[in-house]
Amino acid sequence: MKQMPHLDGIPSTPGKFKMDKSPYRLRWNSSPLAKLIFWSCVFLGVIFLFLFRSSPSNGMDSSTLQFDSSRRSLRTFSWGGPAWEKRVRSSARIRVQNGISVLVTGAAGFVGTHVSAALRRRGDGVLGIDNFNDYYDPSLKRARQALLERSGVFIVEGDINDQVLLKKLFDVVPFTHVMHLAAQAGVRYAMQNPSSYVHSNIAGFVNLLEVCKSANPQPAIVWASSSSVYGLNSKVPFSEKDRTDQPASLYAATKKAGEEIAHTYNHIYGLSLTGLRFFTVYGPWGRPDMAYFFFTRDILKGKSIPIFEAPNHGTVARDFTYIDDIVKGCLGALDTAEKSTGSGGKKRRPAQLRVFNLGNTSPLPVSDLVGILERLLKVKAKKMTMKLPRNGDVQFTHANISLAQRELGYEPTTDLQTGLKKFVRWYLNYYKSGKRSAE
Ligand SMILES: O=C(O)[C@H]1O[C@H](OP(=O)(O)OP(=O)(O)OC[C@H]2O[C@@H](n3ccc(=O)[nH]c3=O)[C@H](O)[C@@H]2O)[C@H](O)[C@@H](O)[C@H]1O
Repeated sequence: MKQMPHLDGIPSTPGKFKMDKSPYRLRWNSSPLAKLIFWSCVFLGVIFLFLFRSSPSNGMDSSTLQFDSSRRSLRTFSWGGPAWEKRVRSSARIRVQNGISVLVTGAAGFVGTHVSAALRRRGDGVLGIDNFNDYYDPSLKRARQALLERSGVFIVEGDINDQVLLKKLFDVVPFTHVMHLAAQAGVRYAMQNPSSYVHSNIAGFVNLLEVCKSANPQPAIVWASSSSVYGLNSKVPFSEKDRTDQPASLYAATKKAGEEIAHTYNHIYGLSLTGLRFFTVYGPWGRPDMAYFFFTRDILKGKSIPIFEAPNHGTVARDFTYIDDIVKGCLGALDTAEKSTGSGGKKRRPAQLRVFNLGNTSPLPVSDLVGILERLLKVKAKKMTMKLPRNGDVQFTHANISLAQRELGYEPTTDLQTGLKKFVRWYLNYYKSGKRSAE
């Protein structure tokens, strides 16, 4: 066999590289110019690599790169190709008469998973999209994804800021509805990472609406707003007619901005838009950043839990709402959503624009939440009373749900004791093997 001597000198692993034997060593040491050229090449190479990897997708590419400001990391998503399109079509296929075909954003999230599963159970077509970011333990999102996959729901990995991907999804499937649940959640985290709220809740929402307005047919959109838009209001219960111009957190401000943005897209392009103001949603497969979840974890670990108290020993209370009730509200909103009225990016006539409170109408103090958890877990909590932080928390929330009752047939039926019992049962089962740990 012909020898290839020029290859022999190339080390097979870096560990075998012997600098002393390098024929370049002498010249390297002796010439500062060579040094300069070498490092310039390395530098240019790094720049070239970065630009090459960041070049925008041309619409035909099967992968896109996103800069996720919330995570400060580069994330690569792969999509496209005949097999991928087949999965997308199959997941979004309607299986019943008069069914709907729904794109669910944030499908690996808490509410997204439950809504996707419920739609699928009814025989509706469901396709999910989620960027699987690491705001909280991504393995929980992966477990939710696995759950949905078992029932035939495919979650596309991608970001709602990726216009090329969203357009592609609408090219492949003529979605009748979008259930928009992808968001940066959490009221306190907004002080740590404000740009992630702008990125997901404002830029991402606008990007989605841009794609929806140009889609043919335009879908009807139902999306998650928040009880936090009531901000510092003191009149209870909160009604949709009340002012929402004094948000207490950037999270609340971005959700309020979303409501105004919805108005604009409805007004200009005839998109049918329904905003749902969720009130502290809890339940199985929930979010580990929420109090009921990490209180459970910390009580079991014997760690102390901070319980917030308003000035003058004032009670802090929430209108805790169980996930199954929220899901019913979401389906009610989808089922009563009228069609969008635009086409070719133009409004033909006025379209539906709605906003509803989805709460439980029976607020309870956080101390009651802790008491119920103690009884269910059979462990006494180490409580630490702390002043209500001034970084976004409000003292109480309380929903007036009469509008949702009338228009959506929304009727919450789960009290906090019953709902937490179901959550604790799930939690103990999910983390029981010791293989998983709640971070
Ligand atoms: O309805 C909403 O729109 C929002 O609901 C949720 O926010 P919140 O109602 O603030 O829920 P959550 O953090 O579970 O705190 C619950 C209670 O525990 C108190 N709380 C909290 C933390 C703590 O360490 N101690 C404490 O007493 C705290 O003061 C509060 O009274 C969602 O996270 C948010 O994304 C958004 O959807």
